[in-house]
Amino acid sequence: MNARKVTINDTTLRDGEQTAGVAFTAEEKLSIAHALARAGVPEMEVGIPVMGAEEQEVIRAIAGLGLPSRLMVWGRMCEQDLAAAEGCGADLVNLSIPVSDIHLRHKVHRTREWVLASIDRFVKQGLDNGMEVCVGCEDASRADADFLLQVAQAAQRAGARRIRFADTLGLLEPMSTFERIRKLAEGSDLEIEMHAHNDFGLATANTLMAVQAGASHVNTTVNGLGERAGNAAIEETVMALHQLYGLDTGIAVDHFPEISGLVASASGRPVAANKSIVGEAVFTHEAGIHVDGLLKNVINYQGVDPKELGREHRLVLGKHSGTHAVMRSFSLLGIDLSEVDAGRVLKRIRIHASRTKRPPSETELKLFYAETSLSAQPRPGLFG
Ligand SMILES: CC(=O)SCCNC(=O)CCNC(=O)[C@H](O)C(C)(C)COP(=O)(O)OP(=O)(O)OC[C@H]1O[C@@H](n2cnc3c(N)ncnc32)[C@H](O)[C@@H]1OP(=O)(O)O
Ligand SMILES: O=C(O)CCC(=O)C(=O)O
Repeated sequence: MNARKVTINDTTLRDGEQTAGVAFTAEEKLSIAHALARAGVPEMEVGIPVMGAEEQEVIRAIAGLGLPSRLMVWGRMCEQDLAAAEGCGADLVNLSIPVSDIHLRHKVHRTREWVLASIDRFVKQGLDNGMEVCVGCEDASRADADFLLQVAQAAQRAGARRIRFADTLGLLEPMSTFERIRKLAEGSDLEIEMHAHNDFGLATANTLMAVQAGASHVNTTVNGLGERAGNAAIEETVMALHQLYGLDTGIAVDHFPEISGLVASASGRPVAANKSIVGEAVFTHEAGIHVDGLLKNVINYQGVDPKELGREHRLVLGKHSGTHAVMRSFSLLGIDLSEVDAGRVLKRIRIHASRTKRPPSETELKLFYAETSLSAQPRPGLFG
């Protein structure tokens, strides 16, 4: 493993819950926080205190669990949100401020000078309140890059520990992410946290490039939940950091299937069968060449080892199967099939798959075998 460490700040309980239509109960929030902490997630963003007393109570309850993970709360960079964050028991507050001219002009009707002055004022105030401060740069990807660097330097001068680069609309691609994060890393000594959205399906890729460029922290959500197309999925990001970059996150990946199921059920957002890492079908193989290769040696077709996740390969029969797969399935049923018989049964399996769109059951396989071997018997001839 590479000695460098990347810290996961999981925002399932904040941005994840911002998914339209999702609202966790207090119990669900507590059990998700517990599950994330058990897996070793070092930081989590747990809510938005300014939403009101109920939200604050849940945040306090999570803080009261005494989990080993550090807790962050989200607020706008203003008096009201900072006041609401006080007394919630969080270790860090993320004070968000729009940094693109588009948001400044068309959303908050303010100037770049207002941004710099607010950072100076509210970062100090947050520190005085006893919390570590992260400056959340909303719409950072559409901000002027030189101005964004000024923002980072102002945050550093004011005493912030970290800056969050939010690709709020998921508009970046990996190369531009690299350039933007590299500029911030070279121009400041702050921790840099990447917050990616998945509107072009690039959230995980952009997060990885941010790490390559110097980001020390990354935001993730379980199953990639989050606004619109969601955020970078924790299971993808962590597995990729470990396996592709050799970077440790301290997270036990075998917890992902359970956490994924928990969040899918609490959010009412089922996980697609082909969802990387946690999807039900991502270690299932049907294609003849793949199954034959796996049977010879898993190294042939195994990119991610399912055992790491407490899962295993599953081989199924279907339209794209080959004879080796058929012979193996029958040998598991205690029947030694010749290659010729396997070829005959395969024809039946293909017809079955197109009709039913599912693998055959054991009973159906035995029936196919009985039918094909019967039809293969030499018919009694005139003299037979
Ligand atoms: C990109 C993101 O994910 S940011 C996180 C977004 N998350 C959420 O919005 C979920 C929780 N939100 C809420 O509960 C509410 O929106 C609240 C409590 C924050 C605010 O509620 P309301 O006061 O009713 O305002 P409303 O949501 O309608 O409008 C947002 C207001 O915040 C202002 N605002 C937005 N960002 C900021 C900011 N960083 N700093 C200061 N003000 C801001 C807007 O300009 C607008 O105020 P205005 O009417 O003075 O123009
Ligand atoms: O400003 C921030 O903290 C980031 C907010 C956010 O979720 C986003 O911009 O996508």
